[in-house]
Amino acid sequence: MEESLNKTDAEKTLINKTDMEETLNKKDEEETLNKTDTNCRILMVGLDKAGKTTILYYLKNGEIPTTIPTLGYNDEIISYKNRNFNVFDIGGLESIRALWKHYIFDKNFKALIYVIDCSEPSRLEEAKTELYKLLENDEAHSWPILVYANKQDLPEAVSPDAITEYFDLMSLGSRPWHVQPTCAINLTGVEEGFDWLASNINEKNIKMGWVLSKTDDLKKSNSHRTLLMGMNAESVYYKNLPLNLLDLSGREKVRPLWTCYYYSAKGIIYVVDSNDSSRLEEAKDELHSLLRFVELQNCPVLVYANKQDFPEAVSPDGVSDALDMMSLGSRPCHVQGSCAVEGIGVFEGLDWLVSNI
Ligand SMILES: Nc1nc2c(ncn2[C@@H]2O[C@H](COP(=O)(O)OP(=O)(O)OP(=O)(O)O)[C@@H](O)[C@H]2O)c(=O)[nH]1
Ligand SMILES: [Mg+2]
Repeated sequence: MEESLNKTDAEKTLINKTDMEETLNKKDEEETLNKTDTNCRILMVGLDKAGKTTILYYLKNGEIPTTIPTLGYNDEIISYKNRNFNVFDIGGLESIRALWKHYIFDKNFKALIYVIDCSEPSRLEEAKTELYKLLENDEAHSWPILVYANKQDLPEAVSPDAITEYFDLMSLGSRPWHVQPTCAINLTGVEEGFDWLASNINEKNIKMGWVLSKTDDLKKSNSHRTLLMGMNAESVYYKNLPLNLLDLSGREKVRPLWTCYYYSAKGIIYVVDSNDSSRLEEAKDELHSLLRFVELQNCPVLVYANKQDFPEAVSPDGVSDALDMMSLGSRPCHVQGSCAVEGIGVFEGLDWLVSNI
């Protein structure tokens, strides 16, 4: 995922274009920045059924939720002792654990919560392996780690001391870590753990502060989330419409991540390199498999037939044919020729999208 944080030329241009910057409500951002205390992203992972979602919603609402397995992630702003924390609870099922690592490369994450189901000693080895897989990434080296030794109410639960030993936490050296015994369903220990974490997170999250609170404001104001193809998230105003643009990398190994963002998307921007006709078939297959997801069924699709400045570029009509856009039936679709490095066509495309969301 680290590579995917590098924006493509087209995406850079889309975000950096002067016109677009003018549409950003800078004043609003500055005001939000001033109002924001401390915001910070925290990654919460652990094997499936460990109790992550229970903990998240207990922290958020003060009540024990009824949960189902998390197939993507839940993210919530937790206001705790006058500070805001954005906690990401990522599903722990084996099939989606590959997602965990992706968040490590997001510089806005500052800490890790690792939840362990202590009532299942037979799964401790698996939990340990997954934890160390995550920690081998340099990006996470400075993070404080809060381990929730959960389900202490169950008779077979392994003790927090045994967890410390089993997980070889002493080997983590000078990095701050803490093992907190919890029983999430009885509201025991969760807040104490969070207390520890809050006092061990470094405070340099100011930029993050406004991004988060803006996103939160956008949510409150019925914002529209638009799916772009890395993981750069920017909130922008375009023609008075707040857009939360998620720029997801197209690299093959991270494409499975796209699914995590479908649930809240209101539109799709699909960027095609028109100058690489040899990959249009692949682009078509990915687009059509994307559009099969029920969460996206009402989303209009804007295709940027990009790199039109190259003499050999396939025309927008040609791209439309190559992607078999006709087969998409009544769904609003539009193929927009663009040359993102020169800013040509980008805003025309957005115009279309905004009027179709
Ligand atoms: N007995 C007991 N049950 C718990 C505790 N914490 C969570 N549970 C239960 O464990 C089950 C799984 O909890 P979740 O919060 O959904 O687990 P999760 O870690 O989010 O699981 P995934 O989303 O699959 O990764 C639920 O039935 C919870 O009620 C606890 O401390 N004690
Ligand atoms: Mg869950």
